[in-house]
Amino acid sequence: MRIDVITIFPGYLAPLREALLGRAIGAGLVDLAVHDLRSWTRDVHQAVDDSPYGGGPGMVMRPQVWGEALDAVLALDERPARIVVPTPAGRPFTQATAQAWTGEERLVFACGRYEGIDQRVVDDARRRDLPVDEVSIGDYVLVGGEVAVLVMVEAVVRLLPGVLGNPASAQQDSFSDGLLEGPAYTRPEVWRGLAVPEVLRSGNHAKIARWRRDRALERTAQRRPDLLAALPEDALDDADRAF
Ligand SMILES: Nc1c(O)cccc1[N+](=O)[O-]
Repeated sequence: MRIDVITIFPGYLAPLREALLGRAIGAGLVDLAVHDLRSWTRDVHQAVDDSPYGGGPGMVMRPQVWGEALDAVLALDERPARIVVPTPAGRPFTQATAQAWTGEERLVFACGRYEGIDQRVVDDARRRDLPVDEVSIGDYVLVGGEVAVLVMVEAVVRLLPGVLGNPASAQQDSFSDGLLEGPAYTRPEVWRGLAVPEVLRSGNHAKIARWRRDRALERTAQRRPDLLAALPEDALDDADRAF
């Protein structure tokens, strides 16, 4: 998978070359290229924004600069690309989104700042039949899309074949089965008077699996009843329903 990120703060994306993601790049599983949007400005001030039509606070990012940047970056590689625009006004980015994007040959992230990118940039891409997703990582206000790109790239790349040491762990993650993960424990057996639940030390794999499933159901019901309600009809078996 090739990942391109267009931003006015390239340094913000430096963490993408650390740890797991850095190893994926080193192993050739991911190609990452970060581009400074200001490279496509033509004025001495390298202006990337302007006042909003209709008035209002803040500035809007200019379509000319973004249009030239996206055209140039897309032309760098012939692989088909999905353009991703992080925005608080986007559809929710979920584990299902991350899973779906693992099938993409290329992702091009457009990081907006200020009050966002002139809408015509997305409209122009869509009318050219370029796949464009406007997505949100959460209902809170960030200063720009760069942090959201860090989140989304990690969520996607960790799912790519060969990235995680143990592929099974991606299957047991929270959300992979629609539920939150339950509590986890490691040594010592007792810590500050708190003992590891006995079932986890029993060696009885069936009982352990049932206990873990019950804790996941319990935690999901308490913290995210919306996830429980969204489960497909056949996702819960009789033992789950008895819980
Ligand atoms: N929430 C937010 C924002 O305020 C600015 C850019 C991107 C996002 N987001 O992806 O959630």
